[in-house]
Amino acid sequence: MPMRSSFRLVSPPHSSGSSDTSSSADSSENAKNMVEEVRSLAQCIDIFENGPRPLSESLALLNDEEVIMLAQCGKIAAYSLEKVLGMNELERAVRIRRALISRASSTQTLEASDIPLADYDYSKVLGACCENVVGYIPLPLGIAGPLYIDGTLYPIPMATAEGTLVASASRGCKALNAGGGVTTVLTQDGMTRGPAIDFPSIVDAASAKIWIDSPEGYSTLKKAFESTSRFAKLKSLKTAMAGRTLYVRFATSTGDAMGMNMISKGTEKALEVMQERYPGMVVLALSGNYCTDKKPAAINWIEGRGKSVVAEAVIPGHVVKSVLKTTVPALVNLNTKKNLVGSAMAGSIGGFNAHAANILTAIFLATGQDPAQNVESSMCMTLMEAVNDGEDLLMTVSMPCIEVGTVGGGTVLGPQKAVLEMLGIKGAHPTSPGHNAQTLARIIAAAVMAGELSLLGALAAGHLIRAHMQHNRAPQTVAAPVSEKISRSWCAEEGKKNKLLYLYNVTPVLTDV
Ligand SMILES: CC(C)(COP(=O)([O-])OP(=O)([O-])OC[C@H]1O[C@@H](n2cnc3c(N)ncnc32)[C@H](O)[C@@H]1OP(=O)([O-])[O-])[C@@H](O)C(=O)NCCC(=O)NCCSC(=O)C[C@@](C)(O)CC(=O)[O-]
Ligand SMILES: NC(=O)C1=CN([C@@H]2O[C@H](COP(=O)(O)OP(=O)(O)OC[C@H]3O[C@@H](n4cnc5c(N)ncnc54)[C@H](OP(=O)(O)O)[C@@H]3O)[C@@H](O)[C@H]2O)C=CC1
Repeated sequence: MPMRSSFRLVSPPHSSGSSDTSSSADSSENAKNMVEEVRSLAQCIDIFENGPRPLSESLALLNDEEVIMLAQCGKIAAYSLEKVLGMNELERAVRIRRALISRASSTQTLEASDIPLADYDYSKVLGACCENVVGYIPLPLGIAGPLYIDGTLYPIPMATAEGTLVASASRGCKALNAGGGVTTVLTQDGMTRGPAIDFPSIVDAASAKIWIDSPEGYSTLKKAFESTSRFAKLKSLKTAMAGRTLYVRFATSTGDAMGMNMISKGTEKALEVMQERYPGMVVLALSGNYCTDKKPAAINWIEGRGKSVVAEAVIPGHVVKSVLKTTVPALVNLNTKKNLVGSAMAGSIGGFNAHAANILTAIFLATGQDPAQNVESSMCMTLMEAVNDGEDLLMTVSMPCIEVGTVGGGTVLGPQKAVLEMLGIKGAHPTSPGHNAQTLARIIAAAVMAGELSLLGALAAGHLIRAHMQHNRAPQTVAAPVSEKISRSWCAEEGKKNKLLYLYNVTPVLTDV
């Protein structure tokens, strides 16, 4: 059957109130169109429901408007368009979904919006990254540095909409490189999941706790946990009771994956095995917030989560002066009073830094990490001290919870995978599972150090807002004046008082009064 020509949707009957002959001709024309449309709708439904061929082939016979009509009358769920249209029609599914959402909403249309639709590989999204897709959101990607980290020169990829950030990190890289670059140590690698388990009584809960803490309990749960993955290796179990509720914090290495799906799968299996021994237990939730995922928590700051990294560098005093436009004593004093005392006065947990989250989140977005995990991943303590007879600056950043992966999650998306490839850490490490993800964590800690150094320098020198006015508020981005019509009428009114009006003191508006 040939592709149908363009197709008008079933439109509601026109309730024309006028009585003249032209309107009666219109209404008979409309009636004729409606009959035609209803017949076509019936035909489309017949193709859809009884086509002699696979559904995707039947739908290939229909044009977009006909598929939209089928969806509008409930024959196709908008979220399942990719499934019914087939893997070769993914962009078409997104296009049709945009139309459906536009026509069903009274707000702006999606069909002709600036949200990009084309030139995107939706096959990497399906079943992995996002549902009910209507396009994608591009972000500027800047490169700071490069930065010497453990003897290797890395470009620092930052996806951000905060002007100044890349410039600032670049300046920090320049200062760090001048002192020989950054050294990092990785002290722990363990993703965590902490289910909540109810027991009939505290006696039962305590008995389970003692068993889990015993060698027998640990090995039993470890065996079950590790049976679910080639890479998950259980490293520790930490238990805590709150009344008759027991919390168990599983910690595991996860190869090059960030590991949340992996650890959740392993934990579920371990709890199944535990249930056989304690039939009275009730697993309230796989996540009992004892993990702690995507929420601020002291347990992460103290115990670590994901990769725990400390970075160190020495910046010569003359570089502090020439590049950061301040002095070593000023930086050391400011870091103490701001990042330590200031944060302590604010009751911070893990926020003993200036803007670790800025740098970390920009790199997370560029490399396909889970951006919500910036909450705990950005926990950081920045320390500075004067060394070499007070001449030079020794700086460290300590980040116990950098949760990153180079396989899985958003790392499967083309652009993000390409950024990891630029860093030489795309996908799974060929010989040492986990090495790529650990390298990414080291790069992030070193880049955070660069950002800390530059921002503190700017704050010490009183350059912060000057920098943001220059890089963060370019004239073309200033809020546009009200529309021409209003401004002209406003000017016409106001113009009687004087000849020259400044609208938002950006553009002189000459009136003709
Ligand atoms: C903006 C600068 C770098 C100027 O710093 P400067 O020293 O005046 O700049 P410069 O022209 O002397 O350049 C020095 C170096 O900066 C870099 N640089 C300089 N310009 C660029 C550029 N356009 N693109 C890329 N890199 C640039 C570049 O490395 C350059 O070296 P060069 O290549 O010339 O040899 C400095 O003033 C600065 O770093 N300011 C701090 C800005 C910042 O870090 N903002 C963070 C966001 S604020 C915030 O969100 C956090 C906050 C403040 O709320 C957290 C808190 O509570 O503390
Ligand atoms: N489930 C949850 O509660 C949460 C999920 N997430 C989401 O989870 C996703 C990340 O889950 P994650 O488990 O990291 O990734 P995936 O769910 O993608 O699992 C990683 C997969 O890659 C395989 N793999 C192949 N090579 C390696 C290697 N070298 N190292 C590690 N794994 C390898 C693993 O094998 P194998 O099958 O043998 O393990 C596994 O199948 C993100 O999208 C994140 O947003 C985030 C927070 C919570």
